[in-house]
Amino acid sequence: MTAIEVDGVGKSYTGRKKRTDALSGVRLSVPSGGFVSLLGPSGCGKTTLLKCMDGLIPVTEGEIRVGGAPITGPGRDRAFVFQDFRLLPWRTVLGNVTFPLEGTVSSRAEREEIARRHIEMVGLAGFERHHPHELSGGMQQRVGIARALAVDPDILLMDEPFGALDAQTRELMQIELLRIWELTGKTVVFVTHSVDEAIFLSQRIAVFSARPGTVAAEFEVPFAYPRDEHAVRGDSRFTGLRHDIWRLLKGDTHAFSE
Ligand SMILES: Nc1ncnc2c1ncn2[C@@H]1O[C@H](COP(=O)(O)OP(=O)(O)OP(=O)(O)O)[C@@H](O)[C@H]1O
Repeated sequence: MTAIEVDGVGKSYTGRKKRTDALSGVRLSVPSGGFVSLLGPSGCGKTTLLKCMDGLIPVTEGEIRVGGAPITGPGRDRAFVFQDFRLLPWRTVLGNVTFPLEGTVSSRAEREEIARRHIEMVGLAGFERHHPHELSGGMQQRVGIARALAVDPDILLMDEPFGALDAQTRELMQIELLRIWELTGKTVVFVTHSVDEAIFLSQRIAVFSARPGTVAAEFEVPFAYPRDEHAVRGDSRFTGLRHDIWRLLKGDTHAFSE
């Protein structure tokens, strides 16, 4: 089943003096329970597309359908994970994860029970009473992921979620994310600048051309899950895929991390 269908989407930002065409003619299909990454040069509209999928901003052309129905705005079937975490600094870990439940779950005890379950799922049991400033970047992003999962969305929209983390933490978080994805069966759309990260995590990679962004090519990743990082990186198919993606990107940009 298809979770998200991006059908001929264009998006322009119109300012008082300037118009920016961010996306043009984007077609993309994300299967239910799938893990698809979006790769492309800086400014090609990856974040714009993710925001359109979330319904935070409207498309200018075409249509995005979720579960077959056109998107009209944000919905509880989708949750966004930000690069800069966006936690509420005055709230504890528990308070941050219960926050999105406040509009829908009236019982405080029930909200806390749901939040605790997700805090445990992301490996932060015991840190419920900590505030964000007492946590490392990786731990803060675990809270961001727990907060997104707490509303039980079908789809996680992740915008360079590990971009602000150091290399070692980033690798740990990639492994954690795959574990959580396999456990929960969520559909994930993942924006990244890293070719290696996209290959390690995804089933499929959509590579975008420069602005106005459109899908230049899609690559299937041949590795079965659960994935072992060393085995994947040491596989000749990894090197071949990496080479093919880089070759496509080099025409557009040198802004990708190795
Ligand atoms: N609110 C906005 N108003 C006007 N222009 C915008 C707005 N948001 C994004 N843009 C422009 O749209 C284009 C696409 O931006 P977007 O952030 O979606 O790209 P991106 O591929 O996610 O970039 P990066 O990889 O650097 O994060 C850019 O030229 C950007 O300047």
